[in-house]
Amino acid sequence: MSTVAPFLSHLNPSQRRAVEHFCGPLLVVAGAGSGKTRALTYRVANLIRYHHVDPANILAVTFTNKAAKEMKERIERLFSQQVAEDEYGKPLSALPEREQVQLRSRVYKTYVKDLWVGTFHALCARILRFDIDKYKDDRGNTWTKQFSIFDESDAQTLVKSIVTGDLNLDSKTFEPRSVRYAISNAKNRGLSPEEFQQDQPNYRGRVIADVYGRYITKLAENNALDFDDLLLIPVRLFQQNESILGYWHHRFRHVLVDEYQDTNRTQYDLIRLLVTNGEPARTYGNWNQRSAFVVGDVDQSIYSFRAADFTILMEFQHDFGDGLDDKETQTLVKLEENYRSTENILQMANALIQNNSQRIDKVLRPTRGTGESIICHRADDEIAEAQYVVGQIRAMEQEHPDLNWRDFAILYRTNAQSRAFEEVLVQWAVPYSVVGGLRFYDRKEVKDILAYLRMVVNPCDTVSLLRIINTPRRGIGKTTIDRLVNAAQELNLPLWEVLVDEGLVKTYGGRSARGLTTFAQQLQQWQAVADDLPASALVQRVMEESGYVQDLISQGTDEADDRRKNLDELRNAALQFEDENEDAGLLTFLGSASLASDADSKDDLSNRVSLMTLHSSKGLEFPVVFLVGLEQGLFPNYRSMDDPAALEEERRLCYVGITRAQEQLFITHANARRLWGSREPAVPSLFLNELPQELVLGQLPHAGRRQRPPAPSRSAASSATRSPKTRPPARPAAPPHNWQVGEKVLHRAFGVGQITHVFGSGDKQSIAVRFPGSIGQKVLDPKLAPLDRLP
Ligand SMILES: Nc1ncnc2c1ncn2[C@@H]1O[C@H](COP(=O)(O)OP(=O)(O)OP(=O)(O)O)[C@@H](O)[C@H]1O
Ligand SMILES: [Mg+2]
Repeated sequence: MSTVAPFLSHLNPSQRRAVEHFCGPLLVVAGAGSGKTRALTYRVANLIRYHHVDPANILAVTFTNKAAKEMKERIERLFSQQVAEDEYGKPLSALPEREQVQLRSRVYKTYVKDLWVGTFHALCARILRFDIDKYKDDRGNTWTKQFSIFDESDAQTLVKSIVTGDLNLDSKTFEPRSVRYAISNAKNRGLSPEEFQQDQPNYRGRVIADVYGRYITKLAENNALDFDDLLLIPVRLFQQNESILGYWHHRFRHVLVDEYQDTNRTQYDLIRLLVTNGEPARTYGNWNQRSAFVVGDVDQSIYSFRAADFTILMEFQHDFGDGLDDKETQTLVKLEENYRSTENILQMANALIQNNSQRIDKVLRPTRGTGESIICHRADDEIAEAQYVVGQIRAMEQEHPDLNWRDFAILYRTNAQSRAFEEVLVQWAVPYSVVGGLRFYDRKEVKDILAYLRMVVNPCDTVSLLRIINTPRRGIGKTTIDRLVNAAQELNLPLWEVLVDEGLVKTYGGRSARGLTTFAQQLQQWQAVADDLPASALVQRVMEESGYVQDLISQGTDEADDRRKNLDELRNAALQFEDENEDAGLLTFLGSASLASDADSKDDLSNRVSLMTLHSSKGLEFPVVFLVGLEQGLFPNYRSMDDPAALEEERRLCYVGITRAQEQLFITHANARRLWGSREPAVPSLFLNELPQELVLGQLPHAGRRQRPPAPSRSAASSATRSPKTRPPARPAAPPHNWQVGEKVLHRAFGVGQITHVFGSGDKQSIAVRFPGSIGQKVLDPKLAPLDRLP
C-alpha cells in the first residue's frame, strides 16, 4: 500500500507492521500495555477495509465477551470515521445527527455484523448450533441444535443427582463440586470413563469413574453440554468429519487470538485444525489468502490451573511457520513501548518479573512521564486495610475533578477478601461493583426463568424441568416428582414425555395430576409460539403466565421486590440483546446468558469502583489501582509456596496486577488478618521484598519477618515531599514539624484533608483537620496519627 491509512497513524511502526500483516502466520509478543489488543483490533479493521476481506471470513478470539463487544464497537467507530472522511470529506461528528446514525448503522451492517468475535466458548457454541447434529460420541450419544448449555451449578446439580439419587451415596463423602472437578479434569485430559477408571487404585476413584460415565449419558439425555464439551466436541467433530472441518476451514481464512499465552491444548487443537484443515504441522504451508495471528505475553500466563500452557505460545513459530522460507523474521513482531502506565509503575512491574526464571527477557519502554511514586501501606488488619483504601479513594475522587469512581480498582487474590472492602464501601456510600461475584445470571430467580425458557426450546432438559416443576409452588410434592422420575427411567423416556402423556400423568401423578397437566400445557403453548416471538416477549410471557411474578408480589417482602427487579432486568437484557444481534432468537439469547463471564459484568456505563480478583483483571486498565493483601500464604497463595513453578505463576499474577495501573498504584498488606475463620498474624509477601524501595513512598517491609505495629513516625511525612530518586532508603529521624493552618495531609484511614486549626506548640501540638464528606473534622495528635504531609 503506498499511502498509510489514516487510522494507522495511531500506531507505532511495529504495531503497524503487525496490523498490515496480510497472509501467513504472525506472532506478536509483548509486555503488558504495549498495545497488543489494540493491534489485533486494528488488524481486523485493516483486513476488511484495505484488503477487502469479507467480514464473514474472520474469526477473532477474545478473552471475555465484553472484550468482544468492545472490539466490535471499536471497529464500527473506526469505520464510521473513515467512511465519513471518504464520502463526505469531513469528520463524523461534523455530520447532522440523523446522518451519523444512518451512516453508523450502514457501517455496522456492512463491516461488523458478520464478523465472528468472541470467547472460545461462545464461538464453539455457535459452531455447534450449526453442526452438532452431525456428531456422535464414542458411546453413541447424539445431540440436537437446541442443546442446553449447563453452567457449573447445573453440572453440579446433575452430578449430585447421580451421587445421591442413582448411586445412593453420601454427598458429603462424594462432594458434587469435587467430583465434578475430577470429571472435568479427566475430560480435559482426553480420558474416557473407562480409561480414567484404569488409573484409579482406590474405591473413591472407581466411584468417580462410575459417576463420570453416568454423567456423560445424563448430559446427552438432557440434550445438554457442559463448558468442557463446548470446546471438546468441536475438536472431535472436526477430527471425525472432514467435510465439516473443510467448511469451517474454508470459511475462517483469518484467525486472530488475543491472550494466546492462556490457551490450553484443546483450544490450540481447535485453532490448528481450523487453520491447517487438519494437515500435519510440518507440511502445512498453504498460506494463500489466509492468516493466523496471535498475540500474547508469557509473563501474563495465569491460567495453568485450567490447563493453559504457555509453551503453546512459545511453539507458535515452529508449529505454524514451517512452510515458510525465513520463518524467524516473517513470523514474529515484538512491541516494545508501553502506553498504559507511568514509568514508575512499569519499573516496578519489570523489577518484580525479573525474579522469574521461566521467561524470555523483553524490552518494555515507557512512553509516559515518571509519574507518582508507588504507595505501600501496612494496616493493622483487613478492616484497617479496607478503611485505608476506601479513605484514599474518597479523598482522591474529591480532590481530582477528572477522577470518577469507575477509575479505581481494588484487586485481590481471593474472592473472600472482598467482604471487608464491601463493608467499608457501603458504610461510606461509595458505589462499587464486585466483578465476578454472584453473576446476574446465577441469581435464583433469573435461573428459574431461564430454566422455563430452556424447557421451551429444549424439552429434554430434565435438570431445568425439575427446577421449575414446582416453582412457584403448584402443589407438586417430592414424592410425586420421584415417582415420575422413576417412571421416566423405567420407560426410558425423558421426563417431559411422561408429563405430556395424560395417561401416564394419571397413573403416576396421584393427586397432582391436574396441576401437572396444566403445567405441561402451559409449556406447550410457549413452545408453539417460541419461533415467532422475540426473546424479550417470551421472557415477559413466561414471567407472568407461570405465576412467578405474581408469587413474588404476594410475598410482599423487600427481598421479593428485589427479585422482581432482577426479572425486569432480565427482560431488559433480552431487549438489549435483540438490539445488538441480528440473530436474536431465544436459543442464542439463552446461549449468551449461559456464557456471560465474570469480567463481562464490568459495565463501563456505571460509575462504580471495581472490585475483582487479579485473574478477572486481565486485559483491563484503570487510572488508580489498589493491590491488596500482599501477605505470605494469601499472595503468594499458600498452595504455591513449596512449588517453584506455581510460585512463578503467582508472581506473574502480581505482574498482571501492577500493570493494570495507569497513573497511580497502591500496594497494601496487613499485620493480622481474619481469613477462613480465624485471626492470624500475617507475614508480608515475599513479592514486597522484590520491589525497588526507591520507587516507593512508605517503607517496604522485609519479607518473611513479622511486622511490629506501624510506628507512628512523622518521618514518612517529610519524605513524601522528596522526589523518589533522591530519597535515602533508611530515613533519619526528622525534627518535629511545625504544622501550619492550610497545609494538606494524607491520613491512612481518612484520606486527604486540610489543617484548619493548630493547637499548642512543639511536642504538645495537636491539629484539627477537615476531611471530605461524612468524615468531617478530626482533632489529631500528629505524633500518633498515621499522617503524611502533602506538598
Ligand atoms: N500506538 C499507541 N499510541 C497511543 N496509545 C496506545 C497505542 N497503542 C496502545 N495504546 C493504548 O495503550 C493502552 C494499552 O493497550 P492494550 O490494552 O492494547 O495493550 P495490551 O498489550 O493488550 O495490554 P495487556 O497485556 O494488558 O492486555 C490502551 O489504553 C491503548 O489504547
Ligand atoms: Mg490486551
